[in-house]
Amino acid sequence: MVLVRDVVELVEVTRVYPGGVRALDGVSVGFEKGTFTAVMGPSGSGKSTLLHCAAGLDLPTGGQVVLAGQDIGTLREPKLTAVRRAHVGFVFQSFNLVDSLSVWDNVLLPQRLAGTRPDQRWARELLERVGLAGRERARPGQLSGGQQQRVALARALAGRPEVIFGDEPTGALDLATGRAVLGLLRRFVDEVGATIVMVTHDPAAAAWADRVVFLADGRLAGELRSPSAEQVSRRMTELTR
Ligand SMILES: Nc1ncnc2c1ncn2[C@@H]1O[C@H](COP(=O)(O)OP(=O)(O)OP(=O)(O)O)[C@@H](O)[C@H]1O
Repeated sequence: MVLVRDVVELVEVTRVYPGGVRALDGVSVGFEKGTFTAVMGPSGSGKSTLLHCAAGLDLPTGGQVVLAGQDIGTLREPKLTAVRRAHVGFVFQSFNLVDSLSVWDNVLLPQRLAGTRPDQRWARELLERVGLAGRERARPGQLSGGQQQRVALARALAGRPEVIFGDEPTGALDLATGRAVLGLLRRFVDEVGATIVMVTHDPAAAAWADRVVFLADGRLAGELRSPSAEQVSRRMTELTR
């Protein structure tokens, strides 16, 4: 028997915002270790809310989020932050690097904040893998957008998190640069067993994933395995009709 392990599992998750918007409405979905998942859906379908709840940046108003074996819905600050720092990496559309710190210090920052000893050998290997060996002393402002996102990727992986969440990680990049970043995400899944969950609007980006999960009106609206960009586009057209 093959033992499948979800590193993040949402069970009947509901998120009602103050004012009554039901952004998520009973969503149950798991993300398996060593896989790359894209989350897609029309604007307002709940993608960011799902990502934020799964990552412990927001708490559901109903249901459970199990991250690294813990029901994080029962945690409060500062424990929630501690769990997030220990188990989750992030890559954002806007890179979110600290401009006053070097590339090297940016990569090690999450571990320093978490109070764990940074694994410098791993950090060096990551910078090599993303093609930035030798740029450790540069400041983010001296790098291109694609290079900055590659630093953010190394930073997300440096603490060997259980899962990396990406919020439109290629949204601010041109086509070729975005493709290079997606290729790196794919390789980190295939070569080092990373688990990645990425929200995107771009069917071509989603096609790099093993699985695309669709949302519509805060509910799951099916999924595709090993999809082509065309299949993803077709499904999106159906959902927005
Ligand atoms: N802080 C908030 N307070 C109230 N309503 C919110 C809040 N954040 C999001 N919403 C609402 O919840 C619903 C889902 O929003 P969410 O941002 O998760 O969707 P999305 O699929 O990520 O959208 P987009 O593709 O446009 O980024 C929308 O109706 C949105 O207006």
